[in-house]
Amino acid sequence: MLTITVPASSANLGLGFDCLGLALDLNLTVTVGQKTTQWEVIHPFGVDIPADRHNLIVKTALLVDPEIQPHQLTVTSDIPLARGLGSSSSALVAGLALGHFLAEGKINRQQLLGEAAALEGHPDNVSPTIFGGLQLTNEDFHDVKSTRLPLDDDLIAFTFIPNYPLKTDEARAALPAEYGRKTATLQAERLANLVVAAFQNDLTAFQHLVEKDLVHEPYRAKLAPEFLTIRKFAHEHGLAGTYLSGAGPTVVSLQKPADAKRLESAVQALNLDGEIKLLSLQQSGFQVSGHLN
Ligand SMILES: Nc1ncnc2c1ncn2[C@@H]1O[C@H](COP(=O)(O)OP(=O)(O)OP(=O)(O)O)[C@@H](O)[C@H]1O
Ligand SMILES: N[C@@H](CCO)C(=O)O
Repeated sequence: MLTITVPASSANLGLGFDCLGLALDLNLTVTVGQKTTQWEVIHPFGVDIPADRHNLIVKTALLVDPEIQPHQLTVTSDIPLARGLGSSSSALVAGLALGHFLAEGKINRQQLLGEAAALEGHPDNVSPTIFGGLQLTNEDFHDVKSTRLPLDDDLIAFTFIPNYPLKTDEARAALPAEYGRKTATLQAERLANLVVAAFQNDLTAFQHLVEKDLVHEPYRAKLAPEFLTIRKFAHEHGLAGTYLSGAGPTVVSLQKPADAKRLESAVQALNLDGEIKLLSLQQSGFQVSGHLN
């Protein structure tokens, strides 16, 4: 059986709105079963998510080649939907990988990046999903390029996943249409320094700068009230590095393992409505294993 395994991703890291993203060790898997007359998708997401050719994974595969033969797909996932962990990008990348594999028997990651970025509308989730690690990606859909930024392998993501969804469209609608010169210049200066901190392996500067976004977090904080509660609480424990993951509502704090554990114990005591996970960073992007029946 052919299995496509695709990681979750956490976009923005504060300052890198629509251009920075990090792959995390939660996975969507798509196992390709027998050929069928109609597409059948066995998945765990409930009745709101289609189980036929209208399923996002199948629809995306059919964009590669509308003539590919229907198969039975079995989908499993520990990536929660609409929580800011890139579920839609993981599904798009799985669909494109499936489409190329069924149509051509091979997959080109660079080609997939351009296609997935154009479909998603911004490249920050799809890029780490395809290549793994921390990726800085440009917005030119005719020539999408992604660069891996070094990040301490030892870091883990303290992750708080609230018990309510927040659709990306809704969280984008909360943002201003335009920004002033002061905001633009400060954001550019800070993002440049965040990239330098990554290359210099300066974790203290990196964690400090992650919290300096002016473009989206100030407007989205009201949609995900746990975000500022957790950031403030982390500061009381001497920890920086906390940001709103993607469009929210998930909150991520990048920490050394001992500090992540400390934050986990402290946040557990707050009894917030949601789930805490300590996640490793995923370094290799999506994987394809096995073969077609
Ligand atoms: N495996 C999947 N199969 C089918 N549809 C999916 C799958 N994963 C995500 N989706 C669709 O994508 C929607 C979520 O997309 P949305 O962009 O709002 O959030 P997200 O990708 O989880 O978070 P973010 O983009 O902020 O990181 C789901 O409600 C569902 O319609
Ligand atoms: N950069 C995107 C990520 C969510 O898909 C946003 O913040 O809206």
